[in-house]
Amino acid sequence: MHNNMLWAVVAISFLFLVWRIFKNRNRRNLPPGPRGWPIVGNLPHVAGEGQIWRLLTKWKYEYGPLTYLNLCGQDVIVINSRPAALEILERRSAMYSDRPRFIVSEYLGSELAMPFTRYTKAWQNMRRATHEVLHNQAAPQYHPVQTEEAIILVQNLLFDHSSTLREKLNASAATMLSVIYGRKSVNSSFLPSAQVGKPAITISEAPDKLLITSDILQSLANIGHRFTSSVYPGAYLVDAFPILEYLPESLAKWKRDAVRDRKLMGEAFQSYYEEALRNDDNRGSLCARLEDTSLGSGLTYEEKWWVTGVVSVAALETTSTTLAYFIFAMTLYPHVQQRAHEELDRVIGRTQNPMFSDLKNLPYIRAVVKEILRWNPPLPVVVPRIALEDDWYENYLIPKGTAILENLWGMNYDKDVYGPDVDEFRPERFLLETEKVDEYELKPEFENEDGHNSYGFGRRKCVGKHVADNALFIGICTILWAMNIEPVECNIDLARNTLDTVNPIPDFQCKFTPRFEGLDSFLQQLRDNFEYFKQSRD
Ligand code: HEM
Repeated sequence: MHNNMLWAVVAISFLFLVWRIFKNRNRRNLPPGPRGWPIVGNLPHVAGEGQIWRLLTKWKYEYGPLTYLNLCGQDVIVINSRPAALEILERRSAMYSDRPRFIVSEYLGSELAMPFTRYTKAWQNMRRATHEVLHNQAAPQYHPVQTEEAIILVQNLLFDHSSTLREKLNASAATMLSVIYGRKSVNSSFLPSAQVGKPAITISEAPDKLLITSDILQSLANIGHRFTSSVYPGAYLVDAFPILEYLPESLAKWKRDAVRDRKLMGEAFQSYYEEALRNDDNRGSLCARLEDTSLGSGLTYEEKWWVTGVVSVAALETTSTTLAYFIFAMTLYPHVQQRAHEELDRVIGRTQNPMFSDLKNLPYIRAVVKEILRWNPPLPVVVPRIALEDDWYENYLIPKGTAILENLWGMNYDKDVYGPDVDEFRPERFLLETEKVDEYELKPEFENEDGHNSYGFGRRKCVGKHVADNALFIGICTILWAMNIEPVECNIDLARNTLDTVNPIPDFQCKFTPRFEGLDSFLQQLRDNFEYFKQSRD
């Protein structure tokens, strides 16, 4: 019985392929791209290719702003340049805000997981609710908690030897969790202190079975990877041959795993949400606001716990990966660290800690934040969009149904924009030359512009970007103010293989030493008086 079904599926898959290939004939004016194989097209080029963004960027220099790929008959167009992304994804966003159907991701629950959701009413409601608490004007309300978290991070980096660097960075990036779930929930019940010392699971070690543990941070990171690796080009045969979806679960391991993992994720998100509602006496958390106010109107109960869970996932690893790359950059570029130290000594001194009100006076640090997001974006490529209509860009056809892949890495490494030294970490590219030695000025065009492409484009652009920028600014500033960072082990393979859309953190070791006497007691004093931040210069 199973054999007959298998043969039927193979036969239908073949017919489906022939139809797709036939459909592709006679279509001229597609953008250029590498020549594909018969039937499977460019699938062999990309399947199993770790860090696909490096390959896409190599192609960018051969084919230009758009590269055409054919993955088993599925049209894919890679956007490699910022002007093309602005024109297609921003100016024509109504046509390019939907995501293609990824079958495994759908079984995992993508219709509830905001970054992966189709362009539906449910997505609109989720976007509205999250925008409301994360937009530009809303973001400063988190300054106090972000400043406190930066102090805690610095204290942990310098004086806590019981946990790994990754655990410390994750714990710090969890600031958003206290906003989403409320500080009491985050501190008292399911959060990390109890887990300190437990080794982090890296991508390569990630278990087959999605692991949800009592450590919420680790669980959220695992959930993130489960989704991001499910949409990696070529990850699952069923996405190339959709007919395979109809195989019964007994013949389709991917389906059994996805159904099981969706249930695990849903249960975890629901328990975090309900725990937060029980613990949040002040009703200030996002969970409480979704329950108590009009913010949650339009969202079902299930959508509320998924949106809070998924925004936590989206916030966590992106921010901690960026901080890890920042520390890594400091080990490689000591002169950048030295310039940053000089700026901090001049503007802040050593008797007070950095605050958000110092931002305007710290152009060099602001340039470091921009450069770190340019140099190693946590998401070098993002979940694709889909073209809802036939369209044209310059003289190229973008056929309806094409998957559009944003190569953010390729845009950040554009030599025409950033100069020939794109591989170098050089904050000065965002700064003006000034008369005064050691004093810097941000180029005016970057006062309000990111200067990189790492938050994406159009209606699906990162909804947490303002909060992320703030967390990175105060985190980076406080780390640099407090410590020297030196390399210990620097034998690094930056192009390490990964079949994931998240940029893997290099395996490096470094040493942190305090920059001035008495720092430990100063930090402790600040911690003891955290109330201070609430009435501070912010
Ligand atoms: C360094 C930090 C971060 C980076 C580089 C980053 C980058 C991105 C990118 C590239 C996308 C996809 C955009 C697209 O499809 O064009 C995205 C989506 C998203 N991000 Fe972020 N992100 C960061 C931090 C955060 C934070 C802190 C939050 C929440 C507080 C967040 C929440 C989200 C959500 C919910 C989406 C899905 C948006 C949608 O589909 O409508 N991100 N982010």
